[in-house]
Order: sequence, then C-alpha cells, then structure tokens
Amino acid sequence: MPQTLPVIDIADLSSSDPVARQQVAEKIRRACLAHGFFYISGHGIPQGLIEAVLDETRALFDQPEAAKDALSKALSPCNRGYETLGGQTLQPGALPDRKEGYYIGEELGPRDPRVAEGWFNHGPNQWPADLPGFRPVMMAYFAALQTLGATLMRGLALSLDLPEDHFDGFTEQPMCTLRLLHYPPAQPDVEGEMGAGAHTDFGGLTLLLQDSVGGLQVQAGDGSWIEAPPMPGTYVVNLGDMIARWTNERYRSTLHRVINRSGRERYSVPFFYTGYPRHEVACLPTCLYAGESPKYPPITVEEHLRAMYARTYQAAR
Ligand SMILES: O=C(O)CCC(=O)C(=O)O
Ligand SMILES: [Fe+2]
Repeated sequence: MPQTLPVIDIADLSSSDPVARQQVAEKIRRACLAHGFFYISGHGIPQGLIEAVLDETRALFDQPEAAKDALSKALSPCNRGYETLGGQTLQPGALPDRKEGYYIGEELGPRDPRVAEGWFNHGPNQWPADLPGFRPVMMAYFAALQTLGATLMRGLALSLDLPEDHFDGFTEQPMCTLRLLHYPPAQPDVEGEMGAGAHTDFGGLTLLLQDSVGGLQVQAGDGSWIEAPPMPGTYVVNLGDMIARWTNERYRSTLHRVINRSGRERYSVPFFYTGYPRHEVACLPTCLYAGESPKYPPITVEEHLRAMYARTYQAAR
C-alpha cells in the first residue's frame, strides 16, 4: 500500500464549541507528527475565487517573454514580480528548477513605517498592465488566505497543548507571500532536472493550491517519496522551518519536490504564511522534554528569512 497524506476537515476550527476545535487540533497534531503535510477541506475559500486565481495565473505566464521581463523581480526592491525559468535552485547542487514564478505580497506604500524602515521584502507589488482582473483577484485571494493562515495557526497552537492565542504575536501584521508557479513539462533528455528541487519551506505554514496536473512529492520518514496528488476542494498544508525550530523538530518541516512528468503545463499557487518579521522564534516549552536541549538558537522571522533567500538565490552556476 503506498502511503497517503490525511485530509482534515478544518471547518470546526471556527466553531464556537471548544471541544469541536480541539478535535480538529488532535487531527492536526497527528498529521504534523507523522508527515508535516496534510490536506485541508472545509477551509471556506470560495471555489469561484480559486478558479479565478488559476485563470489569472495562466494568463500571466501566457504573456510574451518581454512583458514578463518588464515585471522582473530584479526591478523590485522587495523581491516582487516575475522570476524567469531556472531562476531558483531549491535543491543545493541540483540543476536550476524548471519553473517560472511570480511573487506577490501585501501592497505597501512608501509611507508605511515598515517600508520606510527598510524591512525585508516590504513594499509595493508589480502588476501586469494588460491583465485588468489580475490585481483585484490576487489581492482578494491574498486577504482570504491570510485569514485562513491565522485560523490554522490557532489550531496549531491547540495541537501543541498551548493556549489558542499563543501565536498571536506572530499572526499580527504577518508577512505573507503569494507565489504563482508554472511548471512546463519535464524534458525527458535532461537527467536530474526537476520542476522544484527537494527543499523544505522557510516560513511558518504553506497553503498550496494546485491545478489538476499533479507532480508534488513529499518525503516520508523512510526516505521514500509519497505522491501528493491534486484533490478538488482542498489545500495541501505543510509546515515550514520555523515550526520545526519552535517544536524542536517534534513537528517536521518536510522535504518535498515537484517533477512534472504529465506532459502538460502545471500551475500551482503556494501561499507562504511567514509571520511578523520581528517575532522571535524559540523552542516552545511544551516541546522540550526533560534532559533535552533546544536544537536551534532563537532567531527572528526576518533573520531566518534573509538567510534562506541568500541560500536559494545565490549566484547562478
Ligand atoms: O508547486 C508545488 O506543488 C510546490 C511548490 C513549492 O514547494 C514551493 O514553492 O515551495
Ligand atoms: Fe515548497
């Protein structure tokens, strides 16, 4: 029997009944201990909005190369905009990833104090001039996923035997990144090339929307790769490195990769819930058992994120 990832209906995380919330948290706990990856249903994001996001994503990547290059993230002081095919190498030592991407964050003007102070990745987005629906759709989706991320962080707190509001300092003014991705079909003659090389996610939670093509794989404890196929109406949720730091690796930040062997174009939209940049991430007392010591020193969200960007965007080889 191949291993599969669980589907958790999270609707009851918004219930007024604390017992119902705790029951969802128990399922989250089990999934986090097992794989650090699970599907969620009952998330409340309207299907129409999801389809609009995928439509606008396809339309963006269908634009001529020159139009996409005009939106290059190299032109942005805060890493927003277009990233060309092969622009990132997620797996150290592997070939550059066979994907192109687009980064969107909270829309912040120059007067925002965080922008004025030069906080990492804070500032305005770049928007495609010829796609009028793109900006409103992406902003509506961004806001909806930010709320969903905060709901999940409350469930995560409960799953760790912490008060539900434990992560409120992290979910206030959170930094989040919406990333649009396009994976052309794998080239059969290029050995070792992947759509996204094996990596763990940097931040807190990732909420992944994928189209119907498939190709995401998650590493199990025994080193084998589990398929995470598309399931309509769900998101794939995974834990990033900051959760592994918080929990002293009790909860895992699991390796995953994408190989698009379908022969078709694949589109996916991960949403990275990264959290309040000045928040300090240190080992949680409920995750440190007698005789253990923390595996990681405390770090702020921003310090951690800067280090991770430096690693995957080092000079192209
Ligand atoms: O496209 C996917 O399914 C996964 C993308 C991913 O892992 C990432 O962007 O971190
Ligand atoms: Fe990832």
